[in-house]
Amino acid sequence: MSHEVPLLTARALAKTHGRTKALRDATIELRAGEILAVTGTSGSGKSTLLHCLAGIVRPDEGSVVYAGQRLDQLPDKRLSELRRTEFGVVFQFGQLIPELTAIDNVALPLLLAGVGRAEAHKRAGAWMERFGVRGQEEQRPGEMSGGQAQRVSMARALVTGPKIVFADEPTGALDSLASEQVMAAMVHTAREAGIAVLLITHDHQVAAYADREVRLRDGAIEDSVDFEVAQ
Ligand SMILES: Nc1ncnc2c1ncn2[C@@H]1O[C@H](COP(=O)(O)OP(=O)(O)OP(=O)(O)O)[C@@H](O)[C@H]1O
Repeated sequence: MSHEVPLLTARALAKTHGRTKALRDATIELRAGEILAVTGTSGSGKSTLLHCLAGIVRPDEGSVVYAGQRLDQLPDKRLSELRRTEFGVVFQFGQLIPELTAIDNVALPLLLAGVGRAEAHKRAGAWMERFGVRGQEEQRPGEMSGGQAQRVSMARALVTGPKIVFADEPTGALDSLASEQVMAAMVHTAREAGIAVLLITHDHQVAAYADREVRLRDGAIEDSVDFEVAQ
């Protein structure tokens, strides 16, 4: 499959936290529908890069262009609207709302967007099915395994039909079997839906699920590898 169209392009990003230069001159491109892994040692700037690309923080220098718009220059209101509609985010610990059932967690972004409850639950149920957690609808996050909770988080990230999912160490808290199952579900579903995934990981087995890997070192892109094997 070819993924030639750039969807998100960041050039020469720099970001300093206090006295730490988390990013310096980081240039990266995410193509439509591609699964891109960003790897690097702890502290190399992976999360900071994801936050800049997803419009969660603004870089000090450089540009982030998504679908022809400068994200780094968008007013806050436009930026949060765009994040809500175009981007999905998954973190290491799913960050599900503990008081809500799984189906309510998944349906929440739709409810917040004004979709009626019955329709929101119908769509949420379909995404739970795709992630293999149908049957867990009424469980609360504390009653699920880590792998199930991450699948629910992914269903929640995809329920609004984003163009890009940003996943920051989505399997970081899972054992290797659960990690493989969650990655396989994520990659399969993203490919089927044509969604691009920017996947942060320090685990090379997890990175191997991607089409391409870029390595960060001291806040800059060190290396880029294209995986030839189609998955
Ligand atoms: N909010 C912050 N305040 C101060 N320093 C920060 C902040 N966020 C990140 N840093 C520092 O910036 C550098 C890059 O951090 P970042 O979290 O982006 O790296 P990472 O590659 O994601 O690391 P890890 O794999 O450990 O999560 C580190 O030295 C970190 O300590």
